[in-house]
Amino acid sequence: MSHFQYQNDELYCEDVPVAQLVEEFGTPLYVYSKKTLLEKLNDIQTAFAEVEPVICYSVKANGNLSLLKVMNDAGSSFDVVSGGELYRVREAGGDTTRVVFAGVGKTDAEIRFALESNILMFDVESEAELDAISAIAADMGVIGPVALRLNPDVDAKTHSKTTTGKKGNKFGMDIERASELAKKVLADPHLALKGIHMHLGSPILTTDPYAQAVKKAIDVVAEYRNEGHEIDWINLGGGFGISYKHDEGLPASEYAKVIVPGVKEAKCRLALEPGRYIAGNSGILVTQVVFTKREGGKLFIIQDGGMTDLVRPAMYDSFHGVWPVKSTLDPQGNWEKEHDGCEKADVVGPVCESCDYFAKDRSLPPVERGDLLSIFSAGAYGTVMSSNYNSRPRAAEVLVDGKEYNLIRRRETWEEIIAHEKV
Ligand SMILES: Cc1ncc(COP(=O)(O)O)c(C=O)c1O
Ligand SMILES: N[C@@H](CCCC[NH3+])C(=O)O
Repeated sequence: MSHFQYQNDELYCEDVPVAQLVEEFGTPLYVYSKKTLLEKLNDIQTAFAEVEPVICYSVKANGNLSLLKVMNDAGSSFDVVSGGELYRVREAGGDTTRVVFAGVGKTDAEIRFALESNILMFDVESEAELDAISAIAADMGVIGPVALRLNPDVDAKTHSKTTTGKKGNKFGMDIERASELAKKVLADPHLALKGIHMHLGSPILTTDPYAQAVKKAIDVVAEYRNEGHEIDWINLGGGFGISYKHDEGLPASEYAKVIVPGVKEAKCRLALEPGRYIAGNSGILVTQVVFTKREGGKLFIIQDGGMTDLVRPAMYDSFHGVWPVKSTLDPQGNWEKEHDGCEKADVVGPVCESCDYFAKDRSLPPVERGDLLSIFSAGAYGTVMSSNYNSRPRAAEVLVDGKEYNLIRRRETWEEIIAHEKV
């Protein structure tokens, strides 16, 4: 059950009316449900329980310190892609010894920081990176724990801008090259090969890509073990899809069905890096209608949220449900459906770009200046990808827990936007 529900003609997050949060904190406002975050994490933990997985919540999806603390307290580990994200995990009180670190361009400073933080392993994406980790580990007198990130050449049928596991993507390395590097690791006293890593893309709405990847992983693990490696980790990355339109997202148990048997066959430990699955439907973006206008035969709903707050529609043509916070009509999570009394409109923002929109030709009830809108499924890749373009302050964020709520990031100010600049 969603924890964003209409009751008495208005939207609630758990037990708190969203409009009440806006009265206190203004718009644009990100609102997160703690219950949803915990339930989604628990879904994955339960679905994969048989192989006792290490769930590394992907910080890039939403790295707010309070969310990281919620995840850490619930037993989650973390997947990071920069020194900054590792720093966040540490500042949130997270256990850095359970961190996996991916990314094609780790700098020496980031590698050193990760080794000092005693992370679980690096997901190594090139030979040059392997050499850098070895040299820095040698200098520090430690052993660098590494997993080789493979490009399994599996088509996960994601948006072209979010595919990662197909030949020709910048991520990871071909399986053949990784085999050569595995030999190199074996001969290097400053490195220890812990496992293999793959991340196929995001979001993935079928299980088949995982089934294909696991099959390849089993063979690679067998090959490395034959050569004398004591590897015991298969990390299958993130990518589990969610429902943006209605109920297209699969439950974690479906992914588990194709992954768990392979992990057991390989006699490995499983790491996963879910981001969107946990955070995506745990958050909404609340905005306020500034004006409406009719031009060129179209109705435009202009509201105060923009691509600077949520760039996904501009960047990937992503679909997000949009609905008034106060409404006698409850679409029950079916954001595409056309209802009586609705009219097609474009929901756009104030940013000076034509791609600054949240919905196009969307059937919506009548709204007017001052009304609040909820942009659904905005908890992942929302605030983390926000910017100050057009000198727009970043939105505030609130975390709801039952009847309680806390401001977990205050709204930026104009002064803060220019604070690092000099005349
Ligand atoms: C290496 C890696 N792990 C995990 C993730 C998280 O993906 P998702 O949020 O789709 O679970 C990503 C992003 O796509 C990634 O690049
Ligand atoms: N940021 C993307 C997905 C890419 C995730 C990182 N590899 C999104 O909003 O859907």
